[in-house]
Amino acid sequence: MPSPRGIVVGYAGTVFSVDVADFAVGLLIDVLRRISFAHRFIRAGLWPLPLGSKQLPLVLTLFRFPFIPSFEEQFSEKFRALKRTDLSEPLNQFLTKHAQSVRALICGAGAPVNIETLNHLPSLSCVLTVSAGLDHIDLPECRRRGIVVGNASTVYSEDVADFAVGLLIDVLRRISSADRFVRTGLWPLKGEYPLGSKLGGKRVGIVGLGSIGSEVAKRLEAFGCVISYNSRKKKPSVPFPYYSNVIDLAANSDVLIISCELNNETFHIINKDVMSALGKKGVIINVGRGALIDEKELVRCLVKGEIGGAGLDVFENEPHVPKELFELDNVVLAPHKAVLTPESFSALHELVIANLEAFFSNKPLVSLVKND
Ligand SMILES: O=C(O)C(=O)CO
Repeated sequence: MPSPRGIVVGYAGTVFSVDVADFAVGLLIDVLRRISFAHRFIRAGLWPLPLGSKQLPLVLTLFRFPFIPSFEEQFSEKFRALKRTDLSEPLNQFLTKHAQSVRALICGAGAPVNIETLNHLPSLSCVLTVSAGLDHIDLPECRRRGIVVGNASTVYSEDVADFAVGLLIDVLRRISSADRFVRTGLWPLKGEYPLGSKLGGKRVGIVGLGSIGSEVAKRLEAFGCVISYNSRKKKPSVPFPYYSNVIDLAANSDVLIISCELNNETFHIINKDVMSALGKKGVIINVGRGALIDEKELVRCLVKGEIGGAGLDVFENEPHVPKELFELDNVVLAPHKAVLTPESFSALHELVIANLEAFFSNKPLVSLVKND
């Protein structure tokens, strides 16, 4: 139609019609036949499924979770594990390729779930760690993204407490060192072996009276030790003396047992001042995390004889242990194994399955970590 000013207008006419119609039909077919969905399904590595397997929820296992055969069997009846078997493939590349649809992951101490990892897991809603400790998980970021977190709760507490007591008796009574004395043939040559020190009657200060610390207290009370403790807050139902300050606790203890969680407040909670308050005969047992102790200072104090001994299951830079400690007979070392027994493992496995079942049926996790 000519405009009042006589300007003629041209337009695209029907040149787009076919393409727009094609697109509309494409959209319709896509919606009806779920083609984009199928494409995402294949890209996420969900096809083909192993022969005969059902469409089970996919669970990413981010560290080499030591599945025992009975657990593997139970797990694979209910879930499919996505494991990174080729460790030469960078983690982020693996996650981008295979884990875009993953809603739940299992991790452990030593496999950090940090913001970078989370950025590569857009569908993630549940993090389960096989550890009691949570220092490898970015909890605020999980909270921000609405990701629920579950941990090992108390499944290890008794075993860790046994191990802490074992380390303490070993250091005080020099059991590992006596073993070396016998094995290296020194007994017939040197005769006498130095006396150890009695456990009963020792004043034991427990740093962190949570579930592990309480189990330690129960055991050491039975040995006749005198217990006191430090924790964030005084526990009204606990009969032991409370020290709000670790230096005061150390000054009133022969032994410090470290069983608190590692976080910004407890990093290097056992420092030079605590060690000098503990004194020349004082013994430190650490079954928490290496970074709870200023390790350089600990080594210095042990080498100089400024504290009496140490039993250590955890270290600041695992699996690297300061070599100076290898030479010291008043130090007992273990490779972060206080938690592990076949019994605690099977309790853990049950808990992991129960948590996954709860998560995939929209119920609260059995060992939900309070994260607010
Ligand atoms: O449970 C924990 O926190 C552990 O250290 C296990 O490795």
